Amino acid sequence: MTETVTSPAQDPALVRIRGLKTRLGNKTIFDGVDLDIPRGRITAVMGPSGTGKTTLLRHITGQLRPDTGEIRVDGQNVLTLDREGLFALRERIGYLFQNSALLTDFSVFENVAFPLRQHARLPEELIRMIVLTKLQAVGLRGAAELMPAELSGGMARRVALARAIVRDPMLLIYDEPFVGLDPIALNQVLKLIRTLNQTLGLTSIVVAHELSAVSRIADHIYLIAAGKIAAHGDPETLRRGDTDWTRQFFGGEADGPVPFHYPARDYAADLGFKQGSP
Ligand SMILES: Nc1ncnc2c1ncn2[C@@H]1O[C@H](COP(=O)(O)OP(=O)(O)OP(=O)(O)O)[C@@H](O)[C@H]1O
Repeated sequence: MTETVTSPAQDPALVRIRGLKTRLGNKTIFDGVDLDIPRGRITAVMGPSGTGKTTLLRHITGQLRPDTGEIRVDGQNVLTLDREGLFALRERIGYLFQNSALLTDFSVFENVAFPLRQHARLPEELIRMIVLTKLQAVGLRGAAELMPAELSGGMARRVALARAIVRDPMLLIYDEPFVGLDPIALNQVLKLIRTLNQTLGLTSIVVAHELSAVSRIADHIYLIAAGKIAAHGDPETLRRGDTDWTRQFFGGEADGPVPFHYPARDYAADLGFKQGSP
């Protein structure tokens, strides 16, 4: 089979996944998933709990190998990269997790400076300038000397965001960025995700459950369910979707293809009734 080589700059997709198949333990997580993450856009990945959203992120960053399939990030084949190649790729990706994962003994300034100090020997003046610029971008330059314990949940999330962009990544991955935020903090984080994506020319992947929040920022949504892409499109298209999956997931209905009951033995047998007894 001849491989089509596309120069990264020509490819409108920063992340291109084809024929992804993954089994973990005895469970099929992906059963032939094709997915594109367009450059410069915000793409949301949604789906029922345990459907493989975090697993997908781990595939993209090369932390977990699928059984088969192709994963390209900025033209590079993630599955054939060596250790150095993977390291270099991950250097160009920023992450924001729901728990913010700030270092509790470091000030806000030092938390944001941390990735800079870890990876390069930069003059202190330059570090100060970069960190203050990023803190300004998230509205927290004035909080530079505070400790994480002094921050609200929303502020902590914004500090983590400043840290995620401190090395000017090409791709920003948000894993459940809205969990536990009050409405004001949620609006601030949503606005920031949108603004940063535009002003920094980023590409963003957002894994989240909150459809109303996601709809306000995502250009494109992938709904993953039962190992496949159950639906994808812009938020409005998915909202109007008329498949069982879109109806249940976006309508939040209790009944549908996502079963209420975890797979179990026959109920009567479990209760000790003989077959055919009343
Ligand atoms: N190393 C592993 N070995 C076996 N099973 C695993 C492993 N890692 C994850 N799983 C299983 O794979 C499935 C997908 O997990 P994943 O965390 O990707 O789901 P998710 O869609 O992110 O879920 P949630 O929305 O609840 O965070 C789950 O059933 C999980 O238990």
